[in-house]
Amino acid sequence: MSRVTIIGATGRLGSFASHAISGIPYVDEVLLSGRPGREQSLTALSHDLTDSCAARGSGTRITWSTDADDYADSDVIVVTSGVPRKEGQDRTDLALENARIIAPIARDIGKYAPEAIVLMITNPVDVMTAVALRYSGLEPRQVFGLGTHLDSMRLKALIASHFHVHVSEVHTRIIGEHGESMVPLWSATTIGGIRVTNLPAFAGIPVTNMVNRVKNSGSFIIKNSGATIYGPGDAIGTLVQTILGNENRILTVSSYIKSEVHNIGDVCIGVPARINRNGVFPVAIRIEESEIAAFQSSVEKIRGITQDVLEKMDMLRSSG
Ligand SMILES: NC(=O)c1ccc[n+]([C@@H]2O[C@H](COP(=O)([O-])OP(=O)(O)OC[C@H]3O[C@@H](n4cnc5c(N)ncnc54)[C@H](O)[C@@H]3O)[C@@H](O)[C@H]2O)c1
Ligand SMILES: O=C(O)C[C@H](O)C(=O)O
Repeated sequence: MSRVTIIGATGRLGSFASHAISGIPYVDEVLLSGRPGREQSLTALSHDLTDSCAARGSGTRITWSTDADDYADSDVIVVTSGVPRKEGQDRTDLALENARIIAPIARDIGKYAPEAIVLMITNPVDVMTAVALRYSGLEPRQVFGLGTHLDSMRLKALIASHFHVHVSEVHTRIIGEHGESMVPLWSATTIGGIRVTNLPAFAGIPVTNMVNRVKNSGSFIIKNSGATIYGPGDAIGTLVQTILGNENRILTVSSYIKSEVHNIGDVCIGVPARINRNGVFPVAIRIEESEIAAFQSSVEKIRGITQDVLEKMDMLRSSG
C-alpha cells in the first residue's frame, strides 16, 4: 500500500503531477492537499482524476484534504505549492516569497509525516530543498528536489533529435543550479553507450545553442503558454516511481551534498543520486577541470542565496 500526497495539488503543475502519479502502478492512494478555501477545487479535481483512473482501468483512490494532519502515513510527499515566476523574472527572484510558503508546510511534514520521502518542486528548487530540509527536521536522504533532472531530460531530447536516435540511446546529465549556472556534463554524455566526445559527429553539434535552449526552456514555455506543466509533471512521476519501485536509478536531483563532487558541498544542488525507497543518496563523482570550475561557481551562487534566505527567515521568526 503506497500513499502519495501532493501539496499544492490545485495548481497547474500540482494537478498534472497528480494525474501522472495516479498512473504509477505502486500507488494505491493519491491525496490531493490544498489550502483551506480550496475545497470546491479539490473536490472537482478529485472527481476528474477518479474518472481518469476509471478510464485507464486503474484502481488508484483519489482523496483530498485541507488538513496537514492528513499528511500522516504518506510514503512520498510532493510539494508544488508556491508562486511561479512571471515573464522576465528569474527563478531566484521567488526565493524569499516561496521560502515563507514552504517553511510552515515543511514544519507540518516534519510533525505529521516524519517517515516520508519529500520531493520539492517549488522554485528556486535548490533553495526550497534546503528550506524544506531545515524546517522539516528530516534527514538529508528524505528531502530532495527535482533539481536538474528536468534540464537533463530537456538536453537528452535535443541530443536525440540532433542525432536522429531514440531518447533511450542518450544518457546525459546537467548538474548544479536548476537555473542560469547549470553545468552540462559532456564528459558523462553517451549515445548508444559511446561517449559523445568520441563520436566524430559531436564536433559539429551546436553545443552552446543546445545549452542555451535548455536554460531558456522554462521562460519560453511560461511566456508562450503560461506555465510548464507536462515536462515537470512527468519528471515528477518518474521520480515517485523510482522511489516506490525501489528502483535504485541514478537521476540528477537537488540533494544535500557534503563533499561528493571534488570535495565541494554543504549545499542542496543538482547532482547524480541513487534513488530508492529509503530516499536519495548522492553519488561521489569525478568530472573534468572545466566542469569542476563551473560547478564550484554554481554551488557558490546557490549557497549564497540559500544562506541569505535562511538568515532572513530567522530574522522574520525572531521579530515575531
Ligand atoms: N522545479 C521545476 O522544474 C518546476 C517546474 C514547474 C513549476 N515549478 C514551480 O512550482 C510552483 C508552482 O507552479 P504552478 O505553475 O503550478 O503555479 P500555480 O500558481 O498554478 O499553483 C500554485 C499552487 O501553490 C499554492 N499556493 C500559492 N500561494 C500559496 C500560499 N501562500 N500558501 C500555500 N499554498 C500556496 C496554490 O494554491 C496552488 O496550488 C512554482 O514555484 C513554480 O516555479 C517548478
Ligand atoms: O522555468 C520555470 O520557472 C519553471 C520550471 O523551473 C521549469 O524549468 O520548467
